[in-house]
Amino acid sequence: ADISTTLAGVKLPNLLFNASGVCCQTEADLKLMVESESGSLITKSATFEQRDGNPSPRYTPLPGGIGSINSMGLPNEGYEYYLNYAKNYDYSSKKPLFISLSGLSLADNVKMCEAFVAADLPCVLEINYSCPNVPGKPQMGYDLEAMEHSLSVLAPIIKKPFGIKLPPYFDIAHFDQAAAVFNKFDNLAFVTCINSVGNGLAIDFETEEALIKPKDGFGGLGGLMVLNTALANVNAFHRRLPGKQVIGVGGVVSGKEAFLHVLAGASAVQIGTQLKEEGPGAFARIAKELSDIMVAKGYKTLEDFRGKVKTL
Ligand SMILES: CC(C)(C)CCc1c(C(=O)O)[nH]c(=O)[nH]c1=O
Repeated sequence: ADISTTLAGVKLPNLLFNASGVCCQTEADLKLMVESESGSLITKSATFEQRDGNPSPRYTPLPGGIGSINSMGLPNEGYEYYLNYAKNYDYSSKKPLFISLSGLSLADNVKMCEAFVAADLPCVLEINYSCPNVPGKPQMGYDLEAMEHSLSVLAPIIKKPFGIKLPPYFDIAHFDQAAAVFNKFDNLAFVTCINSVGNGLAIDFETEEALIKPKDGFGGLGGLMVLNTALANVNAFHRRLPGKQVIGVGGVVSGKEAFLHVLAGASAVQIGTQLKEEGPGAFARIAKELSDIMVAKGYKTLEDFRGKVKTL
């Protein structure tokens, strides 16, 4: 079956790629993504300066394949590294390149966006709004006024279609309020739902210790356990953002969850925890599983069922 898709006007040979943060910090990581069966790739969220990130252990899978917890602390090579990578990328490769930016301030996001716009490259920007706001305030994704202000500055600078990475929302009023903001920006072409479910806590029963070191063990939750929250966020924004697209991420461990994300409304699907645990071979496996599911159900393309979840 045909699992290709178009995102922000760019053709992806298949709908699967990595979630920003996984298998994408260094050129060696990105080379594995280019060589994999993914349809695209996205870089680790970049800050203006290089960052080491938090002390380890800062990521761990959770027992029983239910998911993962991480508090990486935005380790990345600094935005110029990814700008250079984007300048040298082979855009004839048919595998489009996405760039994630996560400035620690609006000023940093402005400088990074201006640099990418000046370079005039075919790559697509995804601004990470799970990035921190001023200390003491909630993350940008949960501060609608700050997010609207940020978008009102960045959207005109970027000019081309771009996307934003969003934390999960859990209240219908928040879906409504967030969508009202996003619908104000014509070149905001897609939203990527969801980032990890914030500030979970994993504790080892035997040792009675937190599993990760940073933040007293508090970290973002990913993997199968967040699938249903991810599907809700994908569908809520699919319903509320006419003319825009949604990238689905959260809980994709097989073709089945990828199918459900598309049914919920996703135009593309990112994989995080499963990619971290299985490696880039996950893309070929999940692509085949999804294609087989589509054949079994009589669907030829993703458009045949995208967003067509049935309500009772
Ligand atoms: C959580 C932040 C460090 C503010 C942003 C980077 C990030 C991280 C990270 O680098 O810790 N982990 C996630 O699961 N999602 C993210 O967006």
